[in-house]
Amino acid sequence: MGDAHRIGVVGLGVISRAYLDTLVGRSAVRVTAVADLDAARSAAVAAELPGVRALAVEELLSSPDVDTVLNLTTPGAHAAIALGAIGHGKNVYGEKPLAATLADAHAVMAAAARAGVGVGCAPDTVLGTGVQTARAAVAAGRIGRPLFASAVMVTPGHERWHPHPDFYYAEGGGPLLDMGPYYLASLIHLLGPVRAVTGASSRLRAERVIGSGPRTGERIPVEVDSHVSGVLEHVGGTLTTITTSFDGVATTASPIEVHGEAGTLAVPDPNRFDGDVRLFGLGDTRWRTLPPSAGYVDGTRGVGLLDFIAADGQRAPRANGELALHVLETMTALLRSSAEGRRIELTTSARPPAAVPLTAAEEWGGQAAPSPA
Ligand SMILES: NC(=O)C1=CN([C@@H]2O[C@H](COP(=O)(O)OP(=O)(O)OC[C@H]3O[C@@H](n4cnc5c(N)ncnc54)[C@H](OP(=O)(O)O)[C@@H]3O)[C@@H](O)[C@H]2O)C=CC1
Ligand SMILES: O=C1CO[C@H](CO)[C@@H](O)[C@@H]1O
Repeated sequence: MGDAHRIGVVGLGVISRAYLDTLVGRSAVRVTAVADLDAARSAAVAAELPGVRALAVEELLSSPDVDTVLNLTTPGAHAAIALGAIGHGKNVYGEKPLAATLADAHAVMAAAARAGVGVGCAPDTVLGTGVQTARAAVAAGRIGRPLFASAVMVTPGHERWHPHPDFYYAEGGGPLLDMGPYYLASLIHLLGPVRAVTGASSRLRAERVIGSGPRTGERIPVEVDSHVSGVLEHVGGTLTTITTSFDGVATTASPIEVHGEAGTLAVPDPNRFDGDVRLFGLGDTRWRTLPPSAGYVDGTRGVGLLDFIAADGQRAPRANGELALHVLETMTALLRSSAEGRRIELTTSARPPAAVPLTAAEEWGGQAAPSPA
């Protein structure tokens, strides 16, 4: 590889730390600039990182020293930052969701296509061994034709994670918009795109008490749905049930379970990069653990960005904008279905997102796929 790929980071909150830990010190990439609404925050981050400049947001978006903008702002700002970066001919890789609304997400993708730049979007846990091993097993026919699947993701006290009001999604759909992308991106990788959905949501709590941080103890009204459930119909006919909720007592992420004609696969924690996969096949008397693929287990956030840079416009990155757009279409349809009380067919997905598998060499370290242990 030639010169290091230059990255400008916009949005220096909680998750930026994990990204900077992944990026700093790698030869293939170089963080050249950081920016935040809070100039003191960007100055403090830049002061810790030799060679990194603190810039105003607009300066960073137009800086000749930036090839790709890493967009770690709050969801309501995602589209504006992405459009700003694209307007200056930069690639953009951002945190989920791709945008706060489907219309904004389409605008981002259309602008990128016109400008000839790339769009990547988290979650990048789809690159972890859990999802990749399961995807390879499904593709290899280990469970036969997939029939149905399930996934649940719960977090209590959402305000503990995100005191920022932008995360309350006043229009509704909070837990789905916040956590849905993890499961949906994984499920689409495993089972293909979604053609129709049926959704339901409820708002059972009137207020919450902030559990940590500077606003601890403050009572705030709930402005989001407490939980959102739904049934997804994948193009191949597989049905998936999902639930996302802010109303659990414990933070839990259920396994993704995929039941096929010839077996059941469980991905115990698809939101971990190093999760393993269990298989119960026809004739088996116990669960077996599949050897993990040797995929992109870097163990932390940012591997999707590294893959995006490695793809270099020559192939679709695994955490790509089309996949994120389809995830947002699916979430938007679930919320509309819930509001309108009817099944919704997705009409805007002109083509399936590119769920690009790792190559055999990446998955299995260049060897033939191993049998279950
Ligand atoms: N926290 C988590 O556990 C995870 C978060 N994510 C995702 O990462 C993204 C960021 O989340 P998180 O780090 O928690 O959020 P934070 O609220 O901690 O940080 C967001 C930062 O972006 C800044 N910001 C907001 N709008 C702009 C703008 N227009 N220009 C420049 N900076 C801006 C905020 O400034 P200010 O505070 O002044 O508004 C803040 O410093 C979200 O998309 C979220 O979904 C993903 C995985 C985990
Ligand atoms: O992405 C994230 C990680 O999970 C949290 C919930 O457990 C989310 O709130 C957060 O946005």
